Amino acid sequence: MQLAETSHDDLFESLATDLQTQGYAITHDALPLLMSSGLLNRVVRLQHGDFTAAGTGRQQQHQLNQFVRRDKIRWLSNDDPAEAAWLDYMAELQRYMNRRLYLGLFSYEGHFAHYQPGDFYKKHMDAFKGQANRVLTTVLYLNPNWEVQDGGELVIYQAENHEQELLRVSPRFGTLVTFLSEDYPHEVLPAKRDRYSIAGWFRLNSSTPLRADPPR
Ligand SMILES: O=C(O)CCC(=O)C(=O)O
Ligand SMILES: [Fe+2]
Repeated sequence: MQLAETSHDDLFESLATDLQTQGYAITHDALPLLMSSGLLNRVVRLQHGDFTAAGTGRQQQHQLNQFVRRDKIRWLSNDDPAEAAWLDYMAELQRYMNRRLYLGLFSYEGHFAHYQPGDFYKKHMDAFKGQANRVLTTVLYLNPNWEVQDGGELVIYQAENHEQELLRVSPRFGTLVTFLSEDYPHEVLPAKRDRYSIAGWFRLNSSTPLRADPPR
């Protein structure tokens, strides 16, 4: 549909410009309402048992993880229509960024995250320079009527000085955060309410003839 494509393009273009000039982008009311409300309906209908404790590394122990992050996650799949719509949207964004910024993005992986009151994710990087294949982080928030006093901000630190705070983002419904995964340490502060989001990453292709690139 011509109209929808045009409006996506406006958003994608402003994301590309922000990423190019400052390495991150914060967009409010980022999605067509139909898509964001579909995702909200989906995530609130999922049961607690549909989520699993998030890991911080492939072989790390649950106990250790608990000090770092407390969220529960559920990977997205094309089996659900709302999730499929988001995955399609991310595929479009990937094509756009590759055309516009030559990022060479190869795939996208994403999960719902549920932080219960008090849950956090300590300061971390999503990828490390040199070894990383996660290049672009995206976080979409799904919390209607979020108030400042509910907490749960995403704190992003400066790329040049990892001790210095750059900005804080409230996880308000429809806000989309994107940043270069190798450049920005960040953390999730505890919230007073249940906090829902979709965290996702665009990756480069790291396949070799001996090792197929797994999706996550
Ligand atoms: O939910 C957020 O604000 C960020 C989550 C995050 O940093 C992650 O999942 O790696
Ligand atoms: Fe992260």
